[in-house]
Amino acid sequence: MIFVISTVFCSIVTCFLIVDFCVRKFTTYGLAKSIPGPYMYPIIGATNFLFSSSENKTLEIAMKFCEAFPNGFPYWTFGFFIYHCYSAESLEKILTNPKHIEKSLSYKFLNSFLGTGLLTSTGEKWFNRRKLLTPAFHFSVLNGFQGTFNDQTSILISSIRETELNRSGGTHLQQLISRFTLNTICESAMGVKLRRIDELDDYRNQINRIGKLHVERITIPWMVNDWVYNTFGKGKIEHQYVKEVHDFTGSIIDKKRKQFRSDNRKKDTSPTNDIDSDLENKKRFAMLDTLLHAEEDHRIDAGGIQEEVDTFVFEGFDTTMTAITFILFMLASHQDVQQRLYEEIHSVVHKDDYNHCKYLDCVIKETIRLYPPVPFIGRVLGEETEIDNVKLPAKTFVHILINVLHRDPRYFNDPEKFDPNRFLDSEFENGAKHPFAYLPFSASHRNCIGQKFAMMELRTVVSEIVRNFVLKPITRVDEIYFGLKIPFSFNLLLDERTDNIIFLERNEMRELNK
Ligand code: HEM
Repeated sequence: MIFVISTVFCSIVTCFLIVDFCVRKFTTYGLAKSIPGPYMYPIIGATNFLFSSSENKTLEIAMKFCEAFPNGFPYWTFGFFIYHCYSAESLEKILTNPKHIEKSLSYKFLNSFLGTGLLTSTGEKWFNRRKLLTPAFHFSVLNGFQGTFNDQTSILISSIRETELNRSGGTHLQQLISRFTLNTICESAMGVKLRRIDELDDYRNQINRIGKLHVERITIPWMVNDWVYNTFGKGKIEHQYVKEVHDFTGSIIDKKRKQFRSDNRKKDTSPTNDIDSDLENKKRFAMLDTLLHAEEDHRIDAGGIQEEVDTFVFEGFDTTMTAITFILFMLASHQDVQQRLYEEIHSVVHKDDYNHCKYLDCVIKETIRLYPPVPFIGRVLGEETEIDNVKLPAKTFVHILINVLHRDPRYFNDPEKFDPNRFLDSEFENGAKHPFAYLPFSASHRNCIGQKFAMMELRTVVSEIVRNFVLKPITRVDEIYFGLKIPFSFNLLLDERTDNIIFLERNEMRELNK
């Protein structure tokens, strides 16, 4: 009996040692172990995240590692090696190198929804799409969107007036703001005219459901595999949601294509049948118009158009929603900043002039420093690269923690303080002590193509809300809850402004000037 037990025991130990040897020799486990970071066991790796009791604990643990390892730390589990980095020097190295433009594994989960559009593609496909889509964000096209921002903001202001003013216990506004941002991006991207704030609620709910499934999937390592996800996970449910979302955008694209072709047939006699002449003829040129022009020249096909429209909506909806809600929360929590902003807006005579308000820009930039709507991005290293004195081989996944970078005392004085003035006083335009220490829209080759669009939208809606309402705090800053699966939530109180400034429309101004 003793012989049998000791043989079984010895076999188990031998098996374990062989597996351990193989893991160390043939996987990145050895590399992960050699870099300062969390303790990693063979096979399962760093258990801290895997067995953390709740999802907010997971974030807490990550933050503790960031404090303990000031430049970056490795994470290894079941053969996956990810290096987390947040020093401006390393990020400059990664982001400016055209060899590191491929996105990391976590973006793969988006493929069922976005295909390989601008956000998720790489190599030549990405390069060609970026070239094709850049004109859709030309300043003359962006100026055309100002009308959409104004119209959708007016609808939002009316809705706030109808349901949100002086609510006992306050309001969190998130639902209204997300309706506003979705309508705005859909009108701009697809050219659909939306007159009611709740018009796209079904579409919005499906996108939110897909987003929740992605977050869930990211936190479970064995769900990375598509077969496992589709067989044992929620893959089938996700496919159903994605199908409904694609049917919706697909039907709009088809309608617009028919309209575009019939308009083109009518114009065929004209020699200037191109984007520039279309821009002159149309007051509002949707991003989809750029894509339909490219389809005519065979530079993109129907599948590609669908990918890019879905990408714009996905990137342009949640990011701006997060930014707006946090800006309003910061203004409610900092009455002095709100008052100074109101005074600046007072000095403006027309809504389009919001784009020249310096302090407004500082408030927006400071909010997305503290609460970046895209808190992390990921890359695959295209070649061996030395980062934080560690040689990382090609194909290493790198996660760039923008939220940690933005609160680093090496780059920002008093980083936890909400201080819009830092952008007025700083040596660099980005308010930091290093050009790569402030990256809300990322930087270099794969920076955000919609950055200017987003800033114009944010300026318009924030100014209009501050012009119409007084924002008062209810939730305290230290009470905001961050979770991976549960969205942030906070309340503020909205009061009608009694000293509201009335803007004149351009034609009214012309009448007065006569
Ligand atoms: C406050 C709002 C926004 C923030 C903070 C933001 C942030 C970012 C960041 C950090 C990236 C880099 C992602 C990565 O490297 O994986 C990015 C990429 C991108 N963004 Fe934005 N974004 C915003 C709004 C928008 C809007 C409104 C649009 C569309 C109209 C848009 C379209 C895109 C696209 C298509 C990419 C991929 C670009 C490429 O890889 O070439 N974004 N954005």
